[in-house]
Amino acid sequence: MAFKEGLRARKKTLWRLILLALGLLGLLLYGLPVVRHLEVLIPMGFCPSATMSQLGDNFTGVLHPWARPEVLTCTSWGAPIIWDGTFDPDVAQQAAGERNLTIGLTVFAVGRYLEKYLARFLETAEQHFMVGQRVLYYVFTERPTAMPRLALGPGRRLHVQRVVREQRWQDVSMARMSTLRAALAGRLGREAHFVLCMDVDQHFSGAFGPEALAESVAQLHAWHYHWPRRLLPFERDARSAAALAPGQGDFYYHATLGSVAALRRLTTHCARGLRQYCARGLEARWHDESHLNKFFWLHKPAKVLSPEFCWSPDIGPRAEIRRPRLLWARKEYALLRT
Ligand SMILES: CC(=O)N[C@H]1[C@@H](OP(=O)(O)OP(=O)(O)OC[C@H]2O[C@@H](n3ccc(=O)[nH]c3=O)[C@H](O)[C@@H]2O)O[C@H](CO)[C@H](O)[C@@H]1O
Ligand SMILES: [Mn+2]
Repeated sequence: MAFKEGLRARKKTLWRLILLALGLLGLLLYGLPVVRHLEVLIPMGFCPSATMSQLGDNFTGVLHPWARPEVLTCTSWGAPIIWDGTFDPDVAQQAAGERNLTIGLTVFAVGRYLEKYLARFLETAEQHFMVGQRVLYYVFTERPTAMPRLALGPGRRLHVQRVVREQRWQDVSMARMSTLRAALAGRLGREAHFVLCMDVDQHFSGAFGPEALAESVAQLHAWHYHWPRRLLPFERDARSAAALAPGQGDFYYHATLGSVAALRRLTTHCARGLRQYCARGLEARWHDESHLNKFFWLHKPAKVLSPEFCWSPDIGPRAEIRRPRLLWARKEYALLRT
């Protein structure tokens, strides 16, 4: 009798724990800030020491992944995940300087995004982005005459290219892939060696240097880097070119940079996927971002940037986010999106 009662009590506790876990998970998914902080308790995995000792690339030289034992510093295919403290910015600066590189930074400022974000994005880029290197800003807008005035440092140039304004914000976002593809096949591709493709609704807050560069690089999404793989918001509709089946997908990314050749491959792949999908009247869950994630599942990036390279202050401070380099602006969709 006592045995049976004990069993029942244990079952009850087990159910309570399951319900509690489900409840927490639900709250987490719906973005309750307090619960969000608990996600740091979900382990990111660890980098095997055999891999650690081999991490590095042309820009960072040898990396020091053991300097950040609390986070994941490499991928399963042996690419480094760059965190503050794992690289020497001076080594990267020197390696890039020796190659006499031109680094392109593309950004779209269409509609109200221009007045709202562009000036701060560019002003802070002048302070923090690739300081000491040759930089080519490439701004795409439908109103070149409304460009903010900006005094550029030596070796830094700005090119403005006119684009047609798409009606819906989703279309503006998605059109970026084919516009970038054309630009990479033209002047941007001829003049730059590496190109970074960024959203405009953010600003630089710390030194963002050549340590970020590599043949193909993916940026970890600040909101999802602790989540278990199967909960990541990939496109799951099998009809989509961006679809990832259960069990597929390594990390959830939201931005990219790389060599001109690598970005031409990426933008061609994504633009084709977006076109096919739109032709059928369907849209991927997170638009161009879904296609980007599919591309990186198929073609693994050579380097991954930790969320320190692009952080959302809405998440709040975190010990593992030591020095954020780029900060998302607060979303003001009602004001900006049509
Ligand atoms: C940081 C991040 O996760 N970014 C992704 C997320 O962006 P967001 O949800 O942050 O979307 P968003 O409104 O910032 O749009 C993406 C970008 O397109 C440009 N834009 C967009 C609309 C417009 O009317 N005018 C304009 O200039 C602008 O550069 C903007 O930053 O989702 C988008 C699609 O769902 C894209 O995949 C973004 O890469
Ligand atoms: Mn954005």
